[in-house]
Amino acid sequence: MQIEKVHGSENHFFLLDQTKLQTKLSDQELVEFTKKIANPQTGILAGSDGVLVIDQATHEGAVAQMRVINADGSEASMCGNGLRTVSRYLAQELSLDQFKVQTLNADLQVSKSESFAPNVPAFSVEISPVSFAAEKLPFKNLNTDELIDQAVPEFLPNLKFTSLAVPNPHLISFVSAEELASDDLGNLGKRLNAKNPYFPDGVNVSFAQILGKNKLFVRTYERGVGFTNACGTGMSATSLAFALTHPDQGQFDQEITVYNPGGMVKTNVHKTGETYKINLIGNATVTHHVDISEADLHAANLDNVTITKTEEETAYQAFVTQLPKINDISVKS
Ligand SMILES: N[C@@H](CCC[C@H](N)C(=O)O)C(=O)O
Repeated sequence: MQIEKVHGSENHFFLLDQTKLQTKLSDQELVEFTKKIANPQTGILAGSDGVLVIDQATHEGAVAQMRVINADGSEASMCGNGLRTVSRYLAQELSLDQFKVQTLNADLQVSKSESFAPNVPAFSVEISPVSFAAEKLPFKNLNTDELIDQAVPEFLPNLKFTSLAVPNPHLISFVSAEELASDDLGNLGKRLNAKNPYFPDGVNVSFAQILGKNKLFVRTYERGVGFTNACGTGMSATSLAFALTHPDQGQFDQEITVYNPGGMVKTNVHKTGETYKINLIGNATVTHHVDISEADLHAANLDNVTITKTEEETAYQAFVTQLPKINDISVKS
């Protein structure tokens, strides 16, 4: 059995296709396997932010199903960077360039995009459904049903916050470069992902620096993970918050360039009536193939794996080198 080590903007995952197994891993086995392989101490290849699990679709119209197990074993409803890598895997397996993937809350349209650079393949994925409703995040005890560009002194003084589900939960603030690099993001992210009165299920927290018209830098502290090089749903949610709260600089139906500690993606935010939809376009890179027996997968035993490196990370790094240097805060190699 072969699994892949993949990344979107250096947001690393292991990708496991359950349909290739004689016996699928149970949910408990998936949690144990993820906690082991994703942990930089007990895992391989410096760990990852989680495991992407491919399985048969149960919805008509979707070609497969993607589940997202965070590094701490919790399950997320969506992962934007992960969905691009899953899309690439499925595109190759099924010889398709566009199709739908079933995720926990929605069947999402994905398609192959023009490569970002030689040997840097890219995919476009739909990010939806979007909701600002407190009960969908969920958040509570903030005396409001929606949080859009509002001061919340309980979180941090002098900053304004926007919160939306896409459908995983995000909290966003537009900040200065100094604030983005300060300890505030990590401290707030830790606080809101421990037992707290506001976000009972935790929340992905992003600080964004506005670089110009349709241009952002986004840094994210992820639920179930901690600091990450990039969060696809976070950059998508931030792009929508940008267009809503800074309409002079962030535009609907225009390409938004989002730099992050691991590279760059492009987003496009759309509004039809009261419904929002986001497209996230970025690299889908396979760095390694990992051979592991089915028995070892079930037992979360990583002692006998065989690892084969691809050439794609070299190509990705060449792509990143020519991007503008904005903030030197990448978290993992
Ligand atoms: N890195 C992901 C988001 C993964 C899920 C997140 N940690 C959560 O619990 O919601 C992305 O690229 O969107």
